[in-house]
Amino acid sequence: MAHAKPTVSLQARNVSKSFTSGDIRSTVLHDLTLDVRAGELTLISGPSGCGKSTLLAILSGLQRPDGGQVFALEQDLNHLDTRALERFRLLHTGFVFQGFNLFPALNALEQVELPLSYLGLSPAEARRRAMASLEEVGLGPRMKLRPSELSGGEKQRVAIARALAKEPDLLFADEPTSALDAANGQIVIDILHRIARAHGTTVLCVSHDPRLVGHADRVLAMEDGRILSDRVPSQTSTPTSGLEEPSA
Ligand SMILES: Nc1ncnc2c1ncn2[C@@H]1O[C@H](COP(=O)(O)OP(=O)(O)OP(=O)(O)O)[C@@H](O)[C@H]1O
Repeated sequence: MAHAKPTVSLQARNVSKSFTSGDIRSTVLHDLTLDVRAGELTLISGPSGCGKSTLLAILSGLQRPDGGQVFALEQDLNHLDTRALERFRLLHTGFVFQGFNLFPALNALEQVELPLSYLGLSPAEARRRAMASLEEVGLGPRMKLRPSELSGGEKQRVAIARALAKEPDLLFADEPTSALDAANGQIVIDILHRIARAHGTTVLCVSHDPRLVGHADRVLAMEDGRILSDRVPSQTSTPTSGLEEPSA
């Protein structure tokens, strides 16, 4: 079967970021250049503190880099003011975090419906989308349950359904399996993979969980704010390809 060339949906060009704590200034991202493609689950792996979450926050427009450029869906995020950036995130991005971030008083269906109201959808359309997303993550029969009645894996699936219902082009997941046991972690990563394939979504996941490596389409290994390797796990390790080259 012929495959169309994958679209590059996220680009970092010579991105750098430092933080100051007291008198100490530490560089967390060093002149980092990277392309991420649509329709793939890309995993950024690496030890704690190497800069994974900072990179995800910059690529998703949650944080601004000190230097360099980020293009998301061909928009230069540096050119968007705070309001435009918020709107960009509302329209095009979904987020999944380690801690689920669910409201204790809402059932699964209400959790997923809530953010859809900010998109201006009618209540009927919001309900339709929320139900479809919950079905897609296998929670159709449990959509009336509250977080206290759901397992950790199910809570994370609600969080994924909430992100998915927005139909985002870009889905960012920060340590989505860290709080889960092996079986539930596996289910979550399979769902993220399926979303990338089925919807053509760009799924960018950061994790130091080595169990995820074999399930990603592509694995970028990070250390000390740099990307050390870029490989496709099902194939033999390939050298970094053009990662550190400046933009054309
Ligand atoms: N807002 C901030 N202010 C000061 N330092 C920060 C800030 N955010 C991150 N850092 C520092 O930047 C470094 C990288 O943090 P980051 O969270 O990106 O790493 P990580 O690879 O995601 O780690 P983990 O796997 O533990 O989540 C750490 O040393 C962290 O303490």
